[in-house]
Amino acid sequence: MSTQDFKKVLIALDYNNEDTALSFVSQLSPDECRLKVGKEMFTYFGPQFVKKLVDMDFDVFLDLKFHDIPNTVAKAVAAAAELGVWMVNVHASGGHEMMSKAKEALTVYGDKAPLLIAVTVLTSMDQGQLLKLGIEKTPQEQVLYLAKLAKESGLDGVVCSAQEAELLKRELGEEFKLITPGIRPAGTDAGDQKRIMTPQKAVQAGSDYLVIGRPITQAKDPAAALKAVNDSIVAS
Ligand SMILES: O=c1ccn([C@@H]2O[C@H](COP(=O)(O)O)[C@@H](O)[C@H]2O)c(=O)[nH]1
Repeated sequence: MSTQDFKKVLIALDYNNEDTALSFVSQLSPDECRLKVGKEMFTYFGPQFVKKLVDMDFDVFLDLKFHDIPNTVAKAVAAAAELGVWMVNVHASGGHEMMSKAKEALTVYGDKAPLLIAVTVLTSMDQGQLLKLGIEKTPQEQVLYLAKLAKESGLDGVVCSAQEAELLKRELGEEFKLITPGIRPAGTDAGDQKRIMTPQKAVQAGSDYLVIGRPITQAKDPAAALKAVNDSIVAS
């Protein structure tokens, strides 16, 4: 069993209390998972919180989903690189120029540059919600469209649901990374997620990294919930 199998799990640290988050993190090893900091914790606790996790040797995915004019996004991803994060993301719908300028801004960091990933269609969205935005494609078609744009713009991969993983691996190749939230172990609550899949099926479909929040962080025993997910992945 390789530690890389375990490091497929990115735990979404969505807490409103830093001590609660750090107490959970203190039960984890950087060999068994990576950590994701999103808008809630970053807005409460800022770059200092991210730095604490980086200094504890965790690979940190800074999930701030930048979406702005190219110059602003390029500077924001460079600021993320300064924090020493492992991965950072932008919205693919920001367009080719925004994504390619962001990638270019990271070249000065050489092999220390974080992976740059584009969000395609949020996993909380289904066909009905896309229609309300005036998008007539299916979620699969829209994800593929935006993922091709992200690849053409030089990005390292995309955030999509595991339901699109097989298609994207076939169309865009093995090297293009697929980061999949909307992961739900059997019997857990989907909550606001619409395009979901179990950890084991997601890995079989081609997901490189599984983003998991509430099924682990809200479990009675979060460390045991992570272990169960890791065991199910290794068994797949
Ligand atoms: O399309 C997306 C992009 C990001 N997310 C983030 O992932 C986690 C999922 O948490 P759960 O509790 O497992 O639902 C959360 O931080 C989202 O902001 C996403 O769900 N979908």
